[in-house]
Amino acid sequence: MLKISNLVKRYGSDEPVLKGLDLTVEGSCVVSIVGASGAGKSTMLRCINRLVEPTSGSITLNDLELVSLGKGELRRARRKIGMVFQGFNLIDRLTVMENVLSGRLGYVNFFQAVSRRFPQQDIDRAFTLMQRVGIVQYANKRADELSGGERQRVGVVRALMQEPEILLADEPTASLDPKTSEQIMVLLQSLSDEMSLPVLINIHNVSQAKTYTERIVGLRHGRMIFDGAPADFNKEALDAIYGGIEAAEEMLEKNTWEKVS
Ligand SMILES: Nc1ncnc2c1ncn2[C@@H]1O[C@H](COP(=O)(O)OP(=O)(O)OP(=O)(O)O)[C@@H](O)[C@H]1O
Repeated sequence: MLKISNLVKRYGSDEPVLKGLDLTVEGSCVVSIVGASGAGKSTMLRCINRLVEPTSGSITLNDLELVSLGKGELRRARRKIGMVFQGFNLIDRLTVMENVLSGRLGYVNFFQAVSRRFPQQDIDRAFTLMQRVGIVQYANKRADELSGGERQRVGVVRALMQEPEILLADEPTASLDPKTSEQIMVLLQSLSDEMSLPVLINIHNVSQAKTYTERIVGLRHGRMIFDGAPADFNKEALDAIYGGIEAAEEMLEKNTWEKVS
């Protein structure tokens, strides 16, 4: 279970960009985080794995307080937090298999890591997961020879190799075409189900959030102003989150792939 309590983040001496967020996510559940550009979505996600240092508040993952962890403890805790990125963050010159296995780097010793010698069970797990998401045939291809959708599947498998207790996805479909985006959203949904894995997705596409996630969290200026089921995410909620943005109404009705800024 992920439990965020009264999370505040202030960059320097500026006004806080997160102003006391509370969120609890449990079990197999895909939660989308929506909000206009600058609302604090990425900051919130990155506070969870401490890529961004929270200013105050508490974040626990299965009862482990993440905010106060020292360096070594944080490294261990991060193994349990998988992350999927908009730009995939693969190493282009390495093969798909090598990229996937890099998800195990937090688990192997220094010599195994530098020589990239992974235990057989890691290699077996890599094959199983690649098979599951439909990329096993690319195992020995260089990562930069794959399409965007295939690259994102590699990113997902790499995150799953960590045996995460939660998966964070920062705009995982923003670099993909509409059809491929939908496939990735469906994949995340089914993996969450199969693995009882909570998944948090930052997403600009409200229509996708409504279709492919079971809970929507809406941020505005660093505050959570909506937390509910997609069916309840109506025009009023949309206005509250994106108020003043002309295209807002259209976003509920059709697939819009542009960023709302
Ligand atoms: N490293 C940083 N230093 C200073 N300010 C930052 C930093 N990172 C983000 N911010 C500010 O914090 C606010 C929230 O940014 P954040 O990236 O979390 O928003 P977002 O909702 O994810 O936006 P987008 O959808 O455009 O990615 C913005 O005003 C941004 O300028």
